[in-house]
Amino acid sequence: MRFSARALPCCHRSWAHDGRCVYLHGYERSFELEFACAELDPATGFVIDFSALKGVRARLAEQFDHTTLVAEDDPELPLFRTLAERGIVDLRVMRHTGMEGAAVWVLAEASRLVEEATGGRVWVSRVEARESRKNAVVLTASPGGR
Ligand SMILES: Nc1nc2c(c(=O)[nH]1)N=C([C@H](O)[C@H](O)COP(=O)(O)OP(=O)(O)OP(=O)(O)O)CN2
Repeated sequence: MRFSARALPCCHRSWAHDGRCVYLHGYERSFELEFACAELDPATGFVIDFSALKGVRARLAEQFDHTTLVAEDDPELPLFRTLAERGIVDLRVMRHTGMEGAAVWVLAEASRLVEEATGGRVWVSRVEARESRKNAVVLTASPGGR
């Protein structure tokens, strides 16, 4: 089963990059997720009810809609915290801010929510994190999120 969340505008920088990605830059990020199960819901025959994915959509929007993503080890994190306190950025601190980091974050969060919703029957089997027509990262996972 497939689900997508599109056009979430956010900005980030990759502080350790040796090129221009060290500067704040932004995209409309999009995410496509696939869900798998060993057994369909016996009552409905669904993998998972589409409406049960509203929580995943909301979580993605909370993280990536009009936010500024900063790495937890960014040396300028205190400055970004000051900007957040002053209402200039809506800060989200992540392990890694690029598309691999986004894919890992989405896999972990969506897996947690879907596991809660289905008692572990359903898992996230694939995440595509896209920042532009050109650039995307794909992460695949087995039951248990690995
Ligand atoms: N594997 C990854 N590589 C890069 C990432 C990433 O998240 N994962 N991110 C960046 C930059 O932050 C940026 O998002 C893309 O950089 P850009 O220089 O625009 O990339 P392109 O080469 O596609 O752009 P051109 O304008 O065609 O040079 C970089 N790499």
